[in-house]
This record gives sequence, C-alpha cells and structure tokens, in this order.
Amino acid sequence: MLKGIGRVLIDEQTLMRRIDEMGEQITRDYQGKDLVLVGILKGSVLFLADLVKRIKLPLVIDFMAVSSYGSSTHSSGVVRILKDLDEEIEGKDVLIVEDIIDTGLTLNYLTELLLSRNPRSLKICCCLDKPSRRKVPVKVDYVGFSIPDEFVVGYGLDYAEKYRNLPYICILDPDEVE
Ligand SMILES: O=P(O)(O)OC[C@H]1O[C@H](OP(=O)(O)OP(=O)(O)O)[C@H](O)[C@@H]1O
Ligand code: HPA
Ligand SMILES: [Mg+2]
Repeated sequence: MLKGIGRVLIDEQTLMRRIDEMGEQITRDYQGKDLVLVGILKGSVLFLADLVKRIKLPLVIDFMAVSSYGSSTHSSGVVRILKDLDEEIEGKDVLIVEDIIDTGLTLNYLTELLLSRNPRSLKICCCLDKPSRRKVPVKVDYVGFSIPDEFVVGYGLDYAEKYRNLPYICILDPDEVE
C-alpha cells in the first residue's frame, strides 16, 4: 500500500466492467449523432481513455482544463478556465466527460458556458458521483458509481496532484490531509 492512501473503494476490475456497460449504452444512444466528447482536464483523462475505446461510433475528442480545487480537498468555488475547447461545438452532440461530480460547482459553470455556444445537445457522463455533497443541482446523464462523502484519489483523481496514476479508486488517508 502506498503511503497516504487508505482502503480501495473501487477496484480495477469493477471499474472496467462498469465502463464496458457505459460505453455500450453511449454507443446505443448516439447512433447517427455528431458526437463530441469533452474531457475535463486533468482528472478525466484515464476515464476518458478507457471509455472512448468502448464507444463504437465516429467521434471527436476535445478538452477543457479548469481548476477549482488547487492543492486542497475543498473546492474554492471559483472555477478558472485554464484551457478552452479547440473546436466549435455549435450544432454538435456534446458529451462532457468528468472524473467526479462533488459540489457540482464545476459542472454547473461549464454547462452554462457550453450551452451558450448552441450545441444540438449537451449531456454529462461521470465516473464518480458524490450526491450528498451537492451545493448546486446538476443533471447527470451517465454515472459510473455513486460514492459516499469521502475524498478519493486514483484513476485520474488527485490530492495535490498526486495519486492520479493509481489504476483503482482509493479513499485518501485523513492523516495525509492538512
Ligand atoms: O463538483 P465539484 O465540487 O466542482 O468538483 C469536481 C471537480 O473537481 C475536480 O477537478 P480539479 O479542480 O481538482 O482539477 P483536476 O481535474 O485537474 O484535478 C474534478 O476533476 C472535477 O472537475
Ligand atoms: O474526492 C475527490 N478527490 C479528488 N478530487 C476531487 N474533486 C472533487 N472531489 C474530489
Ligand atoms: Mg483535482
């Protein structure tokens, strides 16, 4: 076990099985559509990479980078755009891909921003959802796993930029947190 991380919450096999199902469902739902996956950096990269391999459709991948947590376990509530999309999304079927929805502040801000660019449709797909922590409502269309109110790391999720490379989801050891 690595220093600083507690018990495994979702192991690699369980993650992959659920992502197989999500890929199949998205493949069914987006037949004949003009699909653009928007990965939110950096946390979504591992999930997005596994998910796109399971979507058997032509699609475009684009990225936005935002940051609201910095090196803390609490959202600052201020969403900063660090990188915008490369392509126009007007008339496209946009699917936002996130690693986790916690307070909902990041996605609330992002959906407003992307809707103002007139996509044909805008949906949200997340690997993890912490519904008990919501501060603002967010309608999530595809959820991998609902999880309890614990700060988690691994599979793209960081604490102070560490642990993103773990292939499973772990609960952060509270002793590690300031
Ligand atoms: O629902 P919220 O409370 O807004 O939290 C969710 C957001 O926070 C994390 O991003 P972070 O700002 O840590 O950036 P990162 O993906 O680069 O780690 C996570 O990847 C989500 O984007
Ligand atoms: O539990 C979490 N872990 C890592 N990053 C996060 N951003 C929001 N919630 C979390
Ligand atoms: Mg983070």
